[in-house]
Amino acid sequence: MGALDEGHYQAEIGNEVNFELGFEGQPETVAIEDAVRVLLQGLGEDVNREGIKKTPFRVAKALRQGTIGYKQKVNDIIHGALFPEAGLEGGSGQAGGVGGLVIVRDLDLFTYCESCLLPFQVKCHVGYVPSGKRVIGLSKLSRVADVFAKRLQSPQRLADEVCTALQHGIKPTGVAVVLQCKHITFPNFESAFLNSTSQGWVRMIATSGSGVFEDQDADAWTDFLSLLKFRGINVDNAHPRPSDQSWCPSQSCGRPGQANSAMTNVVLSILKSLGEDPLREELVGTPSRFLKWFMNFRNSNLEMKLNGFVRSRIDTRSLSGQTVNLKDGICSELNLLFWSQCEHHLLPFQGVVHIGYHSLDGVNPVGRPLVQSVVHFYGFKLQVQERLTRQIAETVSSFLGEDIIVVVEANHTCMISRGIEKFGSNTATFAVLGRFSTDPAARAKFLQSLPDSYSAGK
Ligand SMILES: Nc1nc2c(ncn2[C@@H]2O[C@H](COP(=O)(O)OP(=O)(O)OP(=O)(O)O)[C@@H](O)[C@H]2O)c(=O)[nH]1
Ligand SMILES: [Zn+2]
Repeated sequence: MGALDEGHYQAEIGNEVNFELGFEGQPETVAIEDAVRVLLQGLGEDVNREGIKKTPFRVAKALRQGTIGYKQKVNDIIHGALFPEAGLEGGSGQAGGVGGLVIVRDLDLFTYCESCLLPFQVKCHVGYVPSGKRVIGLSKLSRVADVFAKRLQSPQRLADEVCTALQHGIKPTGVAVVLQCKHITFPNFESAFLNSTSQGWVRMIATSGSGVFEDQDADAWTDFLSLLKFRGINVDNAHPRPSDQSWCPSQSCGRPGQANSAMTNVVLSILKSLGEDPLREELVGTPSRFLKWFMNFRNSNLEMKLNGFVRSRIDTRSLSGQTVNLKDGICSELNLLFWSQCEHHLLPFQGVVHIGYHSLDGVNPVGRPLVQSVVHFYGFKLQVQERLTRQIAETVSSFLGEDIIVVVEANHTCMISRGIEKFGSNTATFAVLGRFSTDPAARAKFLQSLPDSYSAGK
């Protein structure tokens, strides 16, 4: 640190900021900002609250960046990036030799789900067999995939659009696309209480092929899938061609979210501002599905939400994780699941909470379900992770005693799907009260007991 003066950091940060200013003040951005204010008010939020004052602009910018593909043309990318490469047999045949398959693996993409407007994560693998001694710059395969990822999508539609665009642009012997997709699960507030074992992700593999890959049993597919498999990419479920029907968890999530019609209208207006046709068949139910998710994060008080919880019939066997007696008077509740919504970008962050407390008899005096309900209560709000951590610590201290340690581990979609795009990153926050703030050995004992990986994050 010492070698770099303050001016150095300011210069670096300044450059970053300038890069982002493009969308400000544009009519589409302003329209989305207005819409987001209506949505925030629908949650019972004060739109002038410090933490969310800038949220309308951040959300508008994120949505417009995330759907910039509507304004991009594949021809502009491919044009000028094709170059001749002779094959074997004295220059004839496919570039690279007989078969000539070229694959780019593990392209990380993020796309907005056309069914619910939450981003989903994609590992994209693209291959093609060149013909006419024509090959394409490798980076262009990724750029073309990104044009279609930066639109509202379903996995199959995305795979088909990338495949068709590359087939038309390169005119090769064939194109194959495999997408491994991962979508956050979609609990509503009540179902999360009732079943806390829901996994963090829904997964799906989508494939698309043209030319020699059109037939899914063709040898070309065998070669392609083998080249994925031997690098540890598991595509066993890639055949037969899957359907998108039940992929998005919003399709099967029960109860509507009690949004008002003004909220539905502004979500429709957002779709239009992004350049979509809200009457497109796949988008017709999207506003209500999005609001089903969104209304989980209504600002309500603890008693209201906890009453709902206490009245529900909870199957305690379904509560994941465990209560552990760590001895020396320390107990822990590990892997309490939570879902939350980042108040800066209105994007999900989810993960697990671990709580340590003092208990001479090694027993949780109120039971794990109540602790889980507190975690859900503070999760289902517009949040930042630090506040979530502190609020959980303060609240559980009223019934688990004054010695409390809380660790929250989460994946922030806003860090992954947009902006800095740190795929695979995750965040841990930490709060301590009472003895845990003064006793490093007690903290260490608890921290050493944490599971190696958290179930919701994998
Ligand atoms: N401390 C904290 N920051 C968060 C949390 N969730 C999101 N953020 C951050 O909130 C910040 C908002 O920064 P801004 O500069 O106003 O918005 P932005 O231009 O969209 O930021 P980038 O994400 O850097 O593109 C970002 O740095 C986010 O990573 C959280 O739970 N805790
Ligand atoms: Zn979805």
